[in-house]
Amino acid sequence: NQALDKLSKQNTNWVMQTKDYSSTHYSELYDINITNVQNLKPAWSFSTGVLNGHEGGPLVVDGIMYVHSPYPNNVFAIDLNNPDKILWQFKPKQNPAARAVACCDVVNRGLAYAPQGKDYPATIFLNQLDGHVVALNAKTGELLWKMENSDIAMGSTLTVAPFVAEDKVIVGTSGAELGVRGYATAYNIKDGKQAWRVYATGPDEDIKLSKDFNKANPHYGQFGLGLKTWEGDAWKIGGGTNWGWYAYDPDLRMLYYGSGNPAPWNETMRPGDNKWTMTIWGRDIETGEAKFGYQKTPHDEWDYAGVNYMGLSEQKVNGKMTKLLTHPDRNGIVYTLNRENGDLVNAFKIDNTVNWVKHVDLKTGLPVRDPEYSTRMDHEAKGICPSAMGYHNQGIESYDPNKQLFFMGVNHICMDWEPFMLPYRAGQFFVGATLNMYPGPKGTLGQVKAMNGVTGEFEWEVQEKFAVWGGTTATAGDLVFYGTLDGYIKALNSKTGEELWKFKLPSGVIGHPITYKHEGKQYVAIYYGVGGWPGVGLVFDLKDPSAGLGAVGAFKELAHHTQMGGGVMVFSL
Ligand SMILES: O=C(O)c1cc(C(=O)O)c2c(n1)C(=O)C(=O)c1cc(C(=O)O)[nH]c1-2
Repeated sequence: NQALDKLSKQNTNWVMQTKDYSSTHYSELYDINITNVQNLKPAWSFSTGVLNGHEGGPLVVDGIMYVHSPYPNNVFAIDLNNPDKILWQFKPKQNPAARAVACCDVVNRGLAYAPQGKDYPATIFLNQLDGHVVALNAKTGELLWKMENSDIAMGSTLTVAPFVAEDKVIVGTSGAELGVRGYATAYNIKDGKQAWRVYATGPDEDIKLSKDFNKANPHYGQFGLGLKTWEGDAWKIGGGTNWGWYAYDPDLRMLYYGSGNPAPWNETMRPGDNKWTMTIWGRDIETGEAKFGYQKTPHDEWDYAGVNYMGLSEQKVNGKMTKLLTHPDRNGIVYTLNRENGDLVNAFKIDNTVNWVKHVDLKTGLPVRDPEYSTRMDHEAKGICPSAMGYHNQGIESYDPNKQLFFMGVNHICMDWEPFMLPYRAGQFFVGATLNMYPGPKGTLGQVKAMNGVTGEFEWEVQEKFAVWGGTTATAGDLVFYGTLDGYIKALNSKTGEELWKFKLPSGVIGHPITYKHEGKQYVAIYYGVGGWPGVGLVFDLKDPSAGLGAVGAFKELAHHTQMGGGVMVFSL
């Protein structure tokens, strides 16, 4: 979508969750910078009236801020000339049964915006937890169309942010913890008609493999594997949902995203590689056809769902400028691929505490495992790093193209894991493992790290008490902004990692900061509202470390630092 691409490059606006198609989350604004950031003060704030985890960030388009909430997924358009004024609001009526089948809090990763086109007005897209995709007139809030994408009766919800590319809006699925067979769908912006749908498992026609699928890397696997790498019909309830982030290359016209974990978590119930769960996809935007697919964790044993951040950059590889995709995976490995053909350029550990894998063989693309940390029936595997939350979960990271550095919020959590057998029942949890999580060997639950995605070198690292769940935002003011679970927004010097500013928010953060300019002044905005998977430390039985799918063990301390809340806070000099 050329108009959106252009708008995303005007740094006065913030029009996509990922900031731009490359997902740089980097702003060229520098009025707020390392010399004055310590003077940043609250300018105004707005409560969404909803508790639960607030993921993603607001959008800013031409003087309007679009704010969303977790379930019930309220949307507000706020006039930046007078933030006292709500221009319109949309409060959907939803089936509350959706709440019971969401795995990890009733989160929503944000709105998408499409500028006015030939046959549609400027549009805001919202994914509702109950599985509906909604298009709203951006000026008036009027409902333009509504489609059912996911069926909550089958345990499928929607938490992913919609993503606008060309004349389509891309939507994923959630529910691999309930045996949902994952797919991504493209709808036409103008009327919501389905343009294509692609699955992660099953027959090649459903997965939509192009004729030259993985031609450059046949060893990744080619045809027939969505059936052959499963026993019997297990692929039908085999997971592979996508609820993370998309990226798009308008020159190659290719869409990138990751499919998630196979279902159930208990690996003994699904022998085989379980293709194409845990896969980085490069697909044609017009047809949805896959040009390449690289499976990072064949036959996953730890819930290392690979849907996270896809950061596109152009950097030199062996002296040649190359179009790259960098993906910090849940499994603790950072993968950098050539995004034209899927070639593996590098794969390295986030740090040397990652122990399920010794290294990734760059020739075969396969992880070389350490059997000590494998999981199996009648055995409690201990000290597995990362935990099922991954060293990197749902945060959007940032990339400073001048420094050629990615800034990553990291979880540093390990776990014990014991599988158990269970039957599949449609619409019910289908996990089959008892987990207990705790801080990793470095002693804290989180870090922020500056990383070169090509060389695998880390420039600096800072420790955080809790996981850095929401990701980072970088600016040309040599700053990296991020929020913490215990409720701070912080600014670091992106050259050194030195902390320059922080402010304590009403509740913890699991979303990402944004920055924009209005009437000549630069602002930074962020959602507060702790929740998501780590937020279980606030709502479950804190005496049972395996509650919240094992997360309570790691996050029981959180309740001593913050409580639930929900809203946006805006800062300026
Ligand atoms: O497999 C899935 O379909 C699915 C969905 C979601 C979700 O929709 O939020 C999460 C996960 N898995 C998951 O594995 C996970 O770690 C997770 C964390 C969060 C969160 O918002 O904090 N959601 C999800």
